[in-house]
Amino acid sequence: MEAAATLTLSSSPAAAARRSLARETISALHFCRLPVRSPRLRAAQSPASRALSSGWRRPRRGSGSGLVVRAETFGQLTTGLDSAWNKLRGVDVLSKESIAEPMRDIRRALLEADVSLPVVRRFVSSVSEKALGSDVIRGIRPEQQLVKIVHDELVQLMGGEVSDLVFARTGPTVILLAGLQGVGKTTVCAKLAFYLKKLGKSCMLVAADVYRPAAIDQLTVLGEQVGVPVYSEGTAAKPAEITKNAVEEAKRNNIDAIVVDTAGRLQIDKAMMVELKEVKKAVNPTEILLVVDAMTGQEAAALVTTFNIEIGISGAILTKLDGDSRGGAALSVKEVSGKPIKFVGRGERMEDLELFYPDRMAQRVLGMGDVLSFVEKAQEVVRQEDTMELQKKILSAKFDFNDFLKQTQNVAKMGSMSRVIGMIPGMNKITPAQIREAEKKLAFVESMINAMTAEEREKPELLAESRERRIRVAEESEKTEQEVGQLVAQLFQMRAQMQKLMGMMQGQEAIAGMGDLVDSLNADEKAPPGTARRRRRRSEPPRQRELEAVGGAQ
Ligand SMILES: Nc1nc2c(ncn2[C@@H]2O[C@H](COP(=O)(O)OP(=O)(O)OP(=O)(O)O)[C@@H](O)[C@H]2O)c(=O)[nH]1
Repeated sequence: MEAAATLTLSSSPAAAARRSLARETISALHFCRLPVRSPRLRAAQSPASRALSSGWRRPRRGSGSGLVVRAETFGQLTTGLDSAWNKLRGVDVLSKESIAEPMRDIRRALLEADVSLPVVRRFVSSVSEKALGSDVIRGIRPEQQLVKIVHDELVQLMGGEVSDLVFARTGPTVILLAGLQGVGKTTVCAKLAFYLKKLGKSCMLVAADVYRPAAIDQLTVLGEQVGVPVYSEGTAAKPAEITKNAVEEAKRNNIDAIVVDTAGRLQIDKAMMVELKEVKKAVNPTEILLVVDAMTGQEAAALVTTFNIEIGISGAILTKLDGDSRGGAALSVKEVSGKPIKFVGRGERMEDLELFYPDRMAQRVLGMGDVLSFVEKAQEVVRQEDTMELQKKILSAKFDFNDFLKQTQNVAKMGSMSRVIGMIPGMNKITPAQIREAEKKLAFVESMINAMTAEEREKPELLAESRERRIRVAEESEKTEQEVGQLVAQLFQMRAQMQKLMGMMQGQEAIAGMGDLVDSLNADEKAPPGTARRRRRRSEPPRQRELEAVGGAQ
């Protein structure tokens, strides 16, 4: 059963975002000519995929759609775990003997990911215990059983539930940020303000790093960028005093939350701790969050422990997860320090701070990707009205080059091409070279579209009908007439495919998710020579036939 990969058609924003995401990825991939593979094929290959998409796993609330994707991070850890499942192939039951080698692989994979030794020991012992105590379940292979156990243990290891921000019942919520130099504290201040604004809360940033005038300037610039006020008293006042005054200012202006940026030091020193304690005493913050760099691995977990013992913190923010290929910090912080990771930073842009979901992270570690986070991103960048407008255009076969440009821009807003592609079902085998190739192809296509007049973009028929126009676009974009012709033909093919997909979406209450979208896209590409063309001739308007004459359908 592929229940986990089912998208339900509804009018909710999430469903609209999913549909729009499907269209965007499909159009971008179509133009890039990237090999799209069905997630169902993958599911047939990987025990991890099978275990989590077999229906045996009941997706919990907020735990994601369960679509199978290989994310770009934690490659080595994921591969290490994969080798553990592979050792169980051909084994009938989980026994002390049969799990010995897989458990060694799991242990090695975690240690190589820089998870601290005591955590690894506890984890391996707990997984072994559960594996040996688990019943034989008909239809579930031992390797799938082990994946499920490891998944659940990973979720527990990282705290189980998402740990959201706590807000003050009365008065402004005070969020105090601490951390060593360069971990991304100042950037996190602005990202948090951006996050709070999205929640509909008014926010103010407080410059309490009095040792580096440049830090105050940086915060001021970031505050302007996010559109929130920055409270500063320069470098002469003491951080505790500044913060206390900032709270008063926030009260006067009915501001919901303030985020306090404190000084970072190269290592933990006494003065830093004393200063933080003074701020804590002065304003009794609602949240004290330690910002740590994911790339420092288990050291990050040790830092959280030390700060918690010294100051008493409420949680951690893990930055630079996008640059961390090991995953040790994410896996160790909660278990080592007892404090949850509340947010993760996954890039330098303001929108790259996300709540930390242990179950989504566990899926990433297991190579399952994180479609839900991706859908949320899509929701943020794709306006609901645009989605409806686009839907109308697709249904009436009016999808044009302007829509195409808008969609590629939307995909770009979600992050780098590699990140976007890493989260698309079935795209896990795409190499960096192919991604670079795809980026080049998009730039290639965009240059032709940019050379079109507004009218041509809106009515591609004009280009189909006029050789002169195609030659002009070719000359202006420094491409050949044949390339322009192919692009126009592709747009008409896309119109037909999108109409077909939208028809599927509208005609059924629930459709198989990306799998079916991708399959249906591939169906035309993989059809034996001649058959796809014949099908089109029967079902598509005469315009399509004209276009095939323009520059070749493929
Ligand atoms: N890739 C990536 N870069 C990040 C992330 N968070 C912060 N950065 C970058 O890290 C660098 C340091 O960030 P800052 O915010 O200045 O660090 P800080 O902790 O305030 O530094 P001090 O003020 O010196 O203590 C900047 O270039 C940020 O853009 C992240 O999640 N991912």
